[in-house]
Amino acid sequence: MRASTLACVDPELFEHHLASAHGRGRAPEGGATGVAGTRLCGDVVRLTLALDPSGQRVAEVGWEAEACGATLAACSAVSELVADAPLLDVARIGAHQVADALGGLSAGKFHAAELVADALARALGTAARAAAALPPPAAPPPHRTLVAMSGGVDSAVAALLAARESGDVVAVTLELWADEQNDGERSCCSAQAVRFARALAHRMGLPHLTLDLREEFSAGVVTPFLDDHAAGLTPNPCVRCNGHVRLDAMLELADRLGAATLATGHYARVEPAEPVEPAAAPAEHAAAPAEHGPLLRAAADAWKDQTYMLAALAPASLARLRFPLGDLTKPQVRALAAEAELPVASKAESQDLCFLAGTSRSEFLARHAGIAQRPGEVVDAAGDVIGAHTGHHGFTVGQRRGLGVAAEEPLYVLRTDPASNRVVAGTRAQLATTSVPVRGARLHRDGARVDRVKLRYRAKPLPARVVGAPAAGTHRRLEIALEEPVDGAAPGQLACLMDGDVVIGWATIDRPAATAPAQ
Ligand SMILES: Nc1ncnc2c1ncn2[C@@H]1O[C@H](COP(=O)(O)OP(=O)(O)OP(=O)(O)O)[C@@H](O)[C@H]1O
Repeated sequence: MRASTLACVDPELFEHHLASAHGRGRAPEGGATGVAGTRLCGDVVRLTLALDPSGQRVAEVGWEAEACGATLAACSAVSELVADAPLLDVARIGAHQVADALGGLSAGKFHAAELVADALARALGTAARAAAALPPPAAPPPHRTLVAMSGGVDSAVAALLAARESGDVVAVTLELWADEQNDGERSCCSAQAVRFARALAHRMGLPHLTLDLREEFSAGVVTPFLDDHAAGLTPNPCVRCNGHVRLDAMLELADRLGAATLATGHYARVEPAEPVEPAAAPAEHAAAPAEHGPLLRAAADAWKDQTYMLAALAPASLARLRFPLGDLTKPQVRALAAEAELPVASKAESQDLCFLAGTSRSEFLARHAGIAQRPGEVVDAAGDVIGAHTGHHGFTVGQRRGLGVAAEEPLYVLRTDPASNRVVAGTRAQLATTSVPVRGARLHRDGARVDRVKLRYRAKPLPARVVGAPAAGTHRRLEIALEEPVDGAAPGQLACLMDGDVVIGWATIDRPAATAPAQ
């Protein structure tokens, strides 16, 4: 017996694939390539797959590999398996199906099936994404829902509920970030996380697609995050990610698959669109009219509510979104997962920004933007030096810890000045304000309706109004007047503008005019 056959359960089938190498050396023209493995780990697979002109079926497949016999045989088996298969059948193929196609693989060689399944999933996701430019299916399935699955308990239960409701669910996971320094196990957007989500979707009986959005995420989320830190602002990367990266790509894919709706595991609700109001006279300074459509409403579980993170979504996107968890509490979600015997029922919550997993913010800034320690002065409101710090980018307005200045009263960060690398500190009374300037405001309804504002993700909404009661539309600058003073508002953060528990607009907190650095 040859050494390679020890890896398999069906030596004959294994030998057949090893010898025939079905699809080897072919790279279908216009196809999408998925790569898995690295030379460093010994095995690299490049699998290329082309869809037919409808974008619904595999037309051709080919591969190249520098790998062990088990991996070469698995590539051949997969080539045979997916040739001429419908897109969503291929989306049901994971490592177990690859191993089955070879008649089984020993535990020691199962990695071959995982590697080839990874390459296949990458190729399939890229092909499906490219096909998003094609017209949607002529006869779209009536109740299809695309579900955004991160591999956590929330999106797994969202998929479960969507499947119970529509019976026709396709799962998608986004690969957003790869950083060798990261702890891939703890991140919801690494290659490991994608593989975990795929296995979970398959276990739930759902076809699964992977979209590689690493470039878009880097340009649209990580770069602005780094730039904002360098500019002394406190960014909201999750708002950007939800608003501009994740959902746009997933809605395009939903179109391609003929899915009318996209469900996610966010805790939020949708308030149906009101009847269209008669066109009002355009507001002074309003650059564009408001978009009509549904609005976001706070989730039933106030502690889990994620409307702040979703506030920048356009009403047109919201019209296609479903939040199956919006009326549930987290314990109810976990109970549903346990009842359905989902292996993620007690999986821990994701804690920090997904791309930081296992890395501190300061290490990340140093590694990716060269924003290293830069000693500077801590000054009081009068400009007198009262201490020292290691870089303004490590501070945010309202921060108390880490100032390292001994004083009679606790001191807080009042503002930071990136130009002079100074951090201005003062007492809580000096920090308190009832006026918050905002820029880039987008009001979906008249500003007079705003009666509450949320200034941080985990903060309570505060009674407030928008000065001048501006009309619906976009506004370069506005001022929010709070009923009670707040302990500072951090420039760069989102201000979520609410009418009761409905989000009717959003804006970015600005620096007070007198403290804005010269442009
Ligand atoms: N990488 C991803 N791919 C696809 N969908 C994602 C991804 N990351 C997040 N989502 C979607 O966005 C929702 C909210 O994401 P968030 O990062 O807040 O995760 P979460 O609250 O930890 O949820 P989960 O328990 O599902 O991981 C998820 O429930 C999921 O529907």
